[in-house]
Amino acid sequence: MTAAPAPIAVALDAPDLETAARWAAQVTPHVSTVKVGLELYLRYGPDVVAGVRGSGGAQVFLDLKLHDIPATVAGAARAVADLRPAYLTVHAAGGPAMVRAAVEAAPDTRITAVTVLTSLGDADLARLGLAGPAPDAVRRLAALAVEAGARALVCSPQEAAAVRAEVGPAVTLVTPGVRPSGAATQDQARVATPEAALEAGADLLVIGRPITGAADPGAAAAAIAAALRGVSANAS
Ligand SMILES: O=c1ccn([C@@H]2O[C@H](COP(=O)(O)O)[C@@H](O)[C@H]2O)c(=O)[nH]1
Repeated sequence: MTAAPAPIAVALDAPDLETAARWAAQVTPHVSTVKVGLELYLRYGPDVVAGVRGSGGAQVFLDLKLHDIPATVAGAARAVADLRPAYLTVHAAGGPAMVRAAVEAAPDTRITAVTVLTSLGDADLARLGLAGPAPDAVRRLAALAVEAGARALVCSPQEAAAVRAEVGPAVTLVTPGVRPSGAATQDQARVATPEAALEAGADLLVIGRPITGAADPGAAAAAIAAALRGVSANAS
């Protein structure tokens, strides 16, 4: 029997569409979702979505992190809604009116509000003049975004349990900043292992370089998916 795809969005942060499509084909037997970010979308535009969607049936997560005045964000969300991404990111810090504008412009897409980027630590927040520590800022932005209609949130696995307590069970929690035990954190500041992210209540784990940087991305995705199945089995 084939195992169900794991709740992982593989970040296809590739320099070209051929590489991204190859990674997508390698990982989609094992994961539910592939994520297109700014690098690919700015280079190739809407064509990239069909290029990575392939025939594998994975959901596409469009990580454009929209952040502008409400009318501009509404227009941008409308512009990509026809691509039918399962998720589209906006920055929660754009404010409730901006988040609501995206929600209304793309009703069939899960508008996903990024709280505090996982590359930022408490010292960064202080320098930026944002009231921290990070878990407080994340919870504040999460509550505002959900009030404005966001159905999904991006936070680090370190805040997932607190955010879940704040927003309840109906909101999808998406966590980048995931690193298998012993893997380099690279530019991520607030990290946890895949198993810890799932145990903390994350619904979808965003994982890029630990999978795409492996010699065999398909095998790396399969190994993490198997580890997550172990967590689910222990929990039930
Ligand atoms: O707060 C955020 C929001 C988005 N991301 C994106 O997730 C992936 C993470 O990739 P790794 O290689 O696993 O670090 C990347 O596409 C980011 O743009 C994030 O990291 N943090």
